[in-house]
Amino acid sequence: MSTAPIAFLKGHGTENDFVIVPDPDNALDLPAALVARVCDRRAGIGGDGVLHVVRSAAHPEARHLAGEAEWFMDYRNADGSVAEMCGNGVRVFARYLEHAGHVTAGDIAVATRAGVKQVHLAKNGDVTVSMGRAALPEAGVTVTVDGRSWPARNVNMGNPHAVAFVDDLAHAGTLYTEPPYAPAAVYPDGVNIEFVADRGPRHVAMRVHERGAAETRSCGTGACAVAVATARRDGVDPAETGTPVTYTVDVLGGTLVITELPDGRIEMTGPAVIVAEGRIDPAWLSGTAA
Ligand SMILES: N[C@@H](CCC[C@H](N)C(=O)O)C(=O)O
Repeated sequence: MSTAPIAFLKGHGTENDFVIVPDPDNALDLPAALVARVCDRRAGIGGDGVLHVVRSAAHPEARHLAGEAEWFMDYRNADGSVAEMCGNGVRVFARYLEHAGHVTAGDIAVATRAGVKQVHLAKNGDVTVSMGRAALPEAGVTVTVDGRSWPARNVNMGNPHAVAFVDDLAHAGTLYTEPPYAPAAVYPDGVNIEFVADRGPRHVAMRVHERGAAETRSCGTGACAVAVATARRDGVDPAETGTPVTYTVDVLGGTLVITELPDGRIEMTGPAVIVAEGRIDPAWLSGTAA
């Protein structure tokens, strides 16, 4: 483990918060245990995950994308596990690139494990990301909390989601631990679980238990999965009508606006903020701090 100080920033998108670690040349060793310590809200900096900022050309998982996107979002969950994609993360990642002077406001391509995402930094502070298309595998699961069970729609946004419609978001319980679901084999790599309640026409609210992070105050890929699952539940499919459909998704930390286009591509818009920057104490990093 490195004992040199590590520069970091803190940012969030609708209160899905991240520790941003700039490392253009991919020189840092970031084992899962260190990521988990950094994300610890009491003994570390605290965050739902780490945005490791690396030039695509310098990362073995992104080298092949370097011609399309200069920067790679190496996303880690709070428990140190690797995730394919983070919708709020990629918006905060783009905000960081602007903050650091690597890009100017406008359109930016960001490489992720789920492919290259196009991000637009608007002058009003909103950040829109083109998330690609949702996959809707047939196989779903049943999710159970405190004796209540719901069928959950399987939606893949580059990462896996199970979307359950509930009458009351309180029925999701504390979400301190992952709600049991069955059959487990539907999600061999784990899953993010969203609970959704109606708020009005094309307007829902959700809570989420994130794989690798427990309950978070927002999940961008989750909000997209929820918008698509809700549209299909409502009998709406832009591919059939030729008309884009927009859902407003309230999360605990704010609101995200999700539009599905007739070609299936999904766009998500919301805020993305840089909050602070600093350096991680080398003594803490080396484990010698009291
Ligand atoms: N909060 C993110 C999703 C982060 C990854 C997720 N926990 C997973 O393991 O798939 C988002 O905004 O999409």
